[in-house]
Amino acid sequence: MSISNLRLAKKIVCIGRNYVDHAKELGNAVPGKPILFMKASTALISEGEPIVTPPGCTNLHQEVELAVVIGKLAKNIQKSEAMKYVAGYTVALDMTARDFQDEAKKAGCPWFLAKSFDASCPIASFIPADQIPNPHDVELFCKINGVDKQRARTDLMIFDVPSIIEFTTKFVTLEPGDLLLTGTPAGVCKVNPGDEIEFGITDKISAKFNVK
Ligand SMILES: CC(=O)CC(=O)C(=O)O
Ligand SMILES: [Mg+2]
Repeated sequence: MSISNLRLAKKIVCIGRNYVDHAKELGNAVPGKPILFMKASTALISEGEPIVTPPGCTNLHQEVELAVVIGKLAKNIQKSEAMKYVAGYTVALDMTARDFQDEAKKAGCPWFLAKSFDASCPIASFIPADQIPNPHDVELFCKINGVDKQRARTDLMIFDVPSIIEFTTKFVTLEPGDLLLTGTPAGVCKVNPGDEIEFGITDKISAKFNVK
């Protein structure tokens, strides 16, 4: 498979609450170990396709995240070896039906519908690993209708990329092309039909999507 064709990802593994300010803005505890969930590959969309509000959702949020693209089969990988399994990066939105998530949290149920609905993972294009020598030294941004909503450096992550790979691959084999979304910084907010969301990694990459 071609690693640079991000639409061929089999799995999208996501980390939740990986930035202290984001955990706090939603009133969540700061986690002691990575919180993992998944999106289906049918969540992926590329520029030109709309973000579609799922039926019944009244509080759709954007979450800009650095995404790691896995380059080779990874199982039980130690932190010290982890970066050898990274083919590159992109930037993604973890679109979240926050009302569905709040309901699921109250009921102690999984976040599946809140996180994995169709078009819930808009992605930009592939950046080879050598163009981002240190993934913890870039700035993520997200603007809605031209107004800055999220802007943060990735050194604020609680769990860095090698720690995430080590933790994840204890439980789940990562395959070439799989995407690891590394969590969102503060600034998530409600988006509405007709909004334009522009997001990216400052001076590296950006993408624009419209909400339907
Ligand atoms: C509260 C969340 O939705 C967790 C999440 O996805 C994150 O990026 O943090
Ligand atoms: Mg997220």
